[in-house]
Amino acid sequence: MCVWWYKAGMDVSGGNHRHEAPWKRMSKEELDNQYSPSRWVVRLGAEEAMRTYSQIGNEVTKRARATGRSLLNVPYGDGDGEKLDIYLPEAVSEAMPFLVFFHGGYWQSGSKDTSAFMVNPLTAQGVAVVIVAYDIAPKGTLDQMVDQVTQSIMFVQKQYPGNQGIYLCGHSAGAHLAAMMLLADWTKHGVTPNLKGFFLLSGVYDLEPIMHTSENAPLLPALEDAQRNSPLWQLETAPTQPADPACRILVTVGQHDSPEFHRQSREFYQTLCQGGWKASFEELHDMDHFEILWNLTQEDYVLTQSLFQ
Ligand SMILES: N[C@@H](CC(=O)c1ccccc1NC=O)C(=O)O
Repeated sequence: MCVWWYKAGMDVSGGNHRHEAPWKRMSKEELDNQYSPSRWVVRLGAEEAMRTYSQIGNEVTKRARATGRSLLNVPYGDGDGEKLDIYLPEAVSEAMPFLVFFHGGYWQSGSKDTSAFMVNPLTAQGVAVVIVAYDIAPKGTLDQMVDQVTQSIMFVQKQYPGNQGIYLCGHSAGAHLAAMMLLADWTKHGVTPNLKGFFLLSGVYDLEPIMHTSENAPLLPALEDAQRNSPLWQLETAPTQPADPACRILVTVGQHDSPEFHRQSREFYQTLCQGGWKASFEELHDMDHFEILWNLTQEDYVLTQSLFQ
């Protein structure tokens, strides 16, 4: 199975503009605004957008569980919250590709039980989809969440050693957690997952500005915590190499996402290219932060079609 990357990487000659750090000139109110994705939704009010997000998440998860074969609440670790759901395609084989999804919610909300967005369209294409639960704050710290995500991927590799590739997908805060896996030292864990691709949807890759927003500050008590958990900062300071040179990374952002979300995605994409990763960047036309996921519930959406071909 090959993955079709429908757009070649954009020009990276502009380099990285991180030193300008536009967020440093923003007031607290402006930062709060930039990092509140629901305020940038164009077709719904902020509250209605969040209600719709829960409602669609609930419906699609119920539908996914009622439609095909699934293994629910499979433990990938000893902790209560360390569970994942596996949704299988009709033709189960040793060599299925796996898409492992990490939900968003600013590391403080969201659940695997309302996040089976892309399950039905992908299982219909022969892809097994895994939706991972992790301990959101205040129960979990960012370091713990990153560790849990690492464990969940190792679990999939150990359970399905003949897999045809593990593709990580994350939305928003979940894209951050997926991107942190670019920094993982798998040799330390004794299992190297067969990572073939990353689909990063409207993510946050530099956590430093988040420290200065009211909603998210408690997550990051110190600059050190923000930097340790910032894939953008880490890759700029100590570039890593892909274990598999064929591993591809798709960085996407919605056209209606805030300027800070656009900046984060673009800078992350540029840093990946400079580090030798095979990355692509896509601004999704007329999409807001949440519609990206809603569209992935549709088989005929161009992004759904293009992930696995
Ligand atoms: N309070 C946030 C909620 C939010 O950011 C969010 C909600 C659901 C899924 C992803 C989200 N953002 C990043 O993880 C907002 O204003 O949009």
